[in-house]
This record gives sequence, C-alpha cells and structure tokens, in this order.
Amino acid sequence: MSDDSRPSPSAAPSAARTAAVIPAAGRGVRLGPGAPKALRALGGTPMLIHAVRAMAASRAVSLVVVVAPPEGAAEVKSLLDAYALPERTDFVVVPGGQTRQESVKLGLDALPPGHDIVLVHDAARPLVPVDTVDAVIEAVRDGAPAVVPALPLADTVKQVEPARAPGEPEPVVATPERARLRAVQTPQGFDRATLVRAHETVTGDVTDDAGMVEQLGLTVVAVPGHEEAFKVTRPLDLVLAEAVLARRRLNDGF
Ligand SMILES: Nc1ccn([C@@H]2O[C@H](COP(=O)(O)OP(=O)(O)OP(=O)(O)O)[C@@H](O)[C@H]2O)c(=O)n1
Ligand SMILES: C[C@](O)(CO)[C@H](O)COP(=O)(O)O
Repeated sequence: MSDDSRPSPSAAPSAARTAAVIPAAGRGVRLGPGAPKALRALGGTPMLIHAVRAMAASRAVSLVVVVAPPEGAAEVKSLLDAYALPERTDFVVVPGGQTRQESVKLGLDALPPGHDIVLVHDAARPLVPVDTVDAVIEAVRDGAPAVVPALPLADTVKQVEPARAPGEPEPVVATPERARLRAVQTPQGFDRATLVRAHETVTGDVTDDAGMVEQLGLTVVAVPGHEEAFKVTRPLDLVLAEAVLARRRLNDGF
C-alpha cells in the first residue's frame, strides 16, 4: 500500500528537516546463530530494509543514515541500491561500533548540516507504522527536546535483587505502580543539538537515547507507541513479525 496520500508532518512546509539514524550494527545474539540480525530475512526481505522503508514512509524524513555491521557496510550499500526506496530520501551508510550507544554516535557524526530533527530507530523494530513515526516528529516540532513512543505494560513488574548465581531465586524488593510505567519503543525523536550534546556529555551504560537526554536534566515526553513497533529480539518475535507482515499483505490485497 502506498503511504503517499496519508497526512504527514512533512505535508506542511517546515524549516526543520528530519533525518533518521538507524543503528543496525548489532549481532542479534538473542535471536540465535546466523547473519547479523538486521540482515536476516523477514517476509523474504532483510529486516533492515523494512526499517528503512518505515522511516522513509514519513514524508518528513529526507535523509536516512544506516549504521551497518562493522564488516557489512558494503553489503548494506548494495542492499539499499537493490531495493525500491523513495527517491525523495537520501541514504548514507557508516560502519557501527561495539555498543548501540557507540553506533548511534557514529551515525550522528555522519549527519550533514541542515537536519534539525533527528530520529533514532532500531533496525530491530522493522514494522513500526508511519503514523507512529509522524507522531514522534510532530511532538518534536511542537517543541519537545526528546520524544519516545511508549505503551502501557500488560505484565506487573517486580524489582529484584539479581541472583548471585545462575538459577538461584531472586528476592523481590519492590513492585512499582504499573499505571505509571511504560515500555518504550523507537523511533525516538530529538532536537538535533540536544541529542548531539547528550552523546558528547553522557558516559556510562544507557539502553536508549532518551535516557541520555534525561541525564542532561531535560524533559522527555512520551507519545502513544504501537504494538507493531515491537523489537525483534528473540526467536518468537520473528514468528510474530512474520504473522504481522502476512496480515498486512492480506489486508493490502497482495
Ligand atoms: N553494537 C551495536 C549493538 C546494537 N545495535 C543496534 O541497536 C538496535 C537495538 O539492539 P538489539 O535489538 O539489542 O540488537 P542486538 O545488539 O543485535 O541484539 P543482541 O543483544 O541479542 O545481540 C538494533 O537495531 C541493533 O542492530 C547497533 O547498531 N550496534
Ligand atoms: C532503544 C530500545 O529499543 C528502547 O526500548 C531498547 O532500549 C534497546 O535495548 P537493547 O537491549 O539494546 O535491544
């Protein structure tokens, strides 16, 4: 289905151009043995291509920076040439680093001037709908320095004292109030200068970019996420992703 007729933030002219950085350099250890996760097939097409298409589906996004597996930059360039992608979008490929945080920084370093809004989107979230992408961009355009798509939790969450040895029971120390918790997805959207400052300033382990902006003392806001924006992490996630794709193909009539 073409998304060209959908209303999108980019339908209105704006001075703020948007770029998307896609960290795709992970191995995918939790998915099991095989090629780097972003290059594995989903519905016969590499997961990375789905993620690139998901970003390029937003008419606001004029540049996509793909952060490739360190030895796979040439292969990623060939893939981007081989698959049909919107002509209005430019693509840059850079090799990634040892951690997600390093890979995002390498992608940011490759951004040319002229893009004031930056999305960071996991290649491992190949099926995020364009409406979610646009909602994130819209919230940044409305003035938020950092925006995350987020969903309420279905499970109750416990805080534990981690086990001292594998297999040992873990003492539960707290039960956070579920109504105030959210599971955070990507794309996360940022005012570019804020994200660059966060990556230049914040050290230590973080699991998402918005967390780095929080450490600067700035406000991060959440907009509704989407259940199809889940991260392909373990083998069962691939089964779900294939099912979502099959349902979309059925609904689109091809
Ligand atoms: N050194 C790294 C590690 C991760 N990523 C990217 O960050 C995203 C989220 O990471 P995750 O899903 O955890 O991927 P992996 O690190 O590949 O997974 P695993 O921990 O199972 O190996 C993915 O798109 C992944 O390619 C990256 O660009 N560079
Ligand atoms: C960025 C992220 O997808 C937000 O949920 C997540 O934190 C990435 O975690 P991972 O362990 O690197 O997959």
